[in-house]
Amino acid sequence: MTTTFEKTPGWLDWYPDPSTPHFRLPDGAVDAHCHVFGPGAEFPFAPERKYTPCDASKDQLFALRDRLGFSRNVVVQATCHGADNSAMVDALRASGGRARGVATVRPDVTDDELADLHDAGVRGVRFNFVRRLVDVVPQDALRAVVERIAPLGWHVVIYFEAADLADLRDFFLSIPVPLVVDHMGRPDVTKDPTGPEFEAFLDLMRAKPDIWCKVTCPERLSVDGPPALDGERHSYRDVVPFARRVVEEFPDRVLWGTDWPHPNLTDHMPDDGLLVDGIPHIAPTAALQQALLVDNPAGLYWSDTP
Ligand SMILES: O=C(O)/C=C(\CC(=O)C(=O)O)C(=O)O
Repeated sequence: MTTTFEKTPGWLDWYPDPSTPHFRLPDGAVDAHCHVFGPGAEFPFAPERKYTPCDASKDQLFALRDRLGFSRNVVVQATCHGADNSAMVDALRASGGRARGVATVRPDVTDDELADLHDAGVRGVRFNFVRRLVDVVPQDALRAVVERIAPLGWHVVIYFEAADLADLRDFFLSIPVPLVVDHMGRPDVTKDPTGPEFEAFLDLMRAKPDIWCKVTCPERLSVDGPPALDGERHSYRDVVPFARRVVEEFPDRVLWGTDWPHPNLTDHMPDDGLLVDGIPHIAPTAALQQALLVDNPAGLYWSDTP
């Protein structure tokens, strides 16, 4: 059966012809946050989804990887596929070991299903707390998932907004496996990067030595740009001080990714090549870049391979 889906009104498709970055990525660089969507006719979107994206296939993701100069990807399950990880797993299996994944699983996932996910390259699960993306999942159910994945050596990726951190902090600190925070906990970048709100996020990282942070998604967080378009190689300047604080205090616990195909942007779609050109503004030295782009993601996702 061929299934077709109608995109959410106003949906912005990914940027079709990204520039070749001027910044040369170090050998072995990992795009540690990206997604695949469908294609919907092959991997239908989940009935409980809150948005319907354009298709963004594994082949298109791998073409972007090569265009930008990355070696590997971490493919993160997006909410539009719910807990059906087939599109993501298909991408991992097709990658020849060059992609690892983060899945969404329910507490009733079987041991065989977990073993299959691990075999495909999954190394973590994602808990999404962003209200526009998911219905609330009870913390007991999330704890039950953690018990199931802990023996596999997996971690938990958490996605939340800064305003919700105070309520979620104790729960996060009680999770007995490593955590990876998406998009710096989505700070309000109109506030002071040295002020109490972002300090609360840094305090979370200080409180648990195995919390990692993706210094990603400036295009989602920025208020006054300028956007990564039209040759702009120093884009989203209002986000840079936040990312730099994290990179400088926790150089061994940061990851970077494109967030391709950039779901749910409403203002503009960035040129991914220009996003890569933003990296030296948040990680200015070769040593910081090597940690951010190569050593940190390799340790978290490929520690079992030479
Ligand atoms: O790409 C992201 O990380 C961010 C998303 C989408 C998302 O997380 C999901 O659908 O699972 C967002 O803020 O809409």
